[in-house]
Amino acid sequence: MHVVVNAATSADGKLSTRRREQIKISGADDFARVDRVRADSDAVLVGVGTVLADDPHLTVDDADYRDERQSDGREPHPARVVADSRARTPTDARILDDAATTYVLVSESAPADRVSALEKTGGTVVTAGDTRVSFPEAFAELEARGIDRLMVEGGGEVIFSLFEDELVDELSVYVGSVVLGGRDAPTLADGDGFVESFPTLDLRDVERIDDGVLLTYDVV
Ligand SMILES: NC(=O)C1=CN([C@@H]2O[C@H](COP(=O)(O)OP(=O)(O)OC[C@H]3O[C@@H](n4cnc5c(N)ncnc54)[C@H](O)[C@@H]3O)[C@@H](O)[C@H]2O)C=CC1
Ligand SMILES: Nc1nc(O)c(N)c(N[C@@H]2O[C@H](COP(=O)(O)O)[C@@H](O)[C@H]2O)n1
Repeated sequence: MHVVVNAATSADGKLSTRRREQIKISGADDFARVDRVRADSDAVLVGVGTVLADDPHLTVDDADYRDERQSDGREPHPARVVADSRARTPTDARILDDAATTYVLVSESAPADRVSALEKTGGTVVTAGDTRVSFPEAFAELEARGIDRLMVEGGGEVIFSLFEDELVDELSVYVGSVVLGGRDAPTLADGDGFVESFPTLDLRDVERIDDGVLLTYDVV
């Protein structure tokens, strides 16, 4: 599976403010680029922290891209995936509507009543890992279901875990011209942090978009 991480940060590396509310860092041209990356993907993944904070829909906005996908024999939207160890996704979350297939990755520790509530709303539950979602295991299952190209939109906890598991192939960071600050504000890669064996990136491209900069890296 080819895994592409895409996120927008402030100039000081934050994904959002200390209140963890959704904040627009990208401008119109960058959101249009993100829509293209979604349209080119088989699935788009976020963590449940992002679902609880942003209630994202994760669908393709541009009708031409949806038509293009359908003329290639694909669904109009990529599948949506939420990493949700304890099945905390609200049943009325936008990610669970019937616009696209939604996979909910849970761990063995997820309460059975929450799992069945998510299944009743139409979510396809994939169990991988004891107390936390095991991405290597879950991704093998997604691959078996035809997901070869996965876009990851965040947040910081999930992005860190994917680097830790050495599952990231490409990283695109849009750096907006704003400072958010806050020691508790989420950053691009949170988790426990690395103290050695840091992931190494190969800078492939630098592009000015809107009033910010898009940095595109291959993971070495
Ligand atoms: N600017 C941007 O591009 C984006 C910003 N955000 C912001 O990021 C914040 C949310 O990020 P986070 O709080 O870091 O949450 P997150 O979206 O990374 O979700 C973390 C949760 O995922 C679950 N999870 C399951 N398996 C896991 C694993 N193996 N490793 C790590 N987590 C796992 C856990 O329940 C964990 O609490 C919000 O403020 C949101 O607005 C989110 C996405 C993109
Ligand atoms: N690329 C990008 N730029 C920003 O400024 C952002 N705030 C985000 N956030 C991500 O976009 C998701 C919203 O998706 P929908 O529009 O609801 O489909 C949000 O959940 C973050 O993953 N991204």
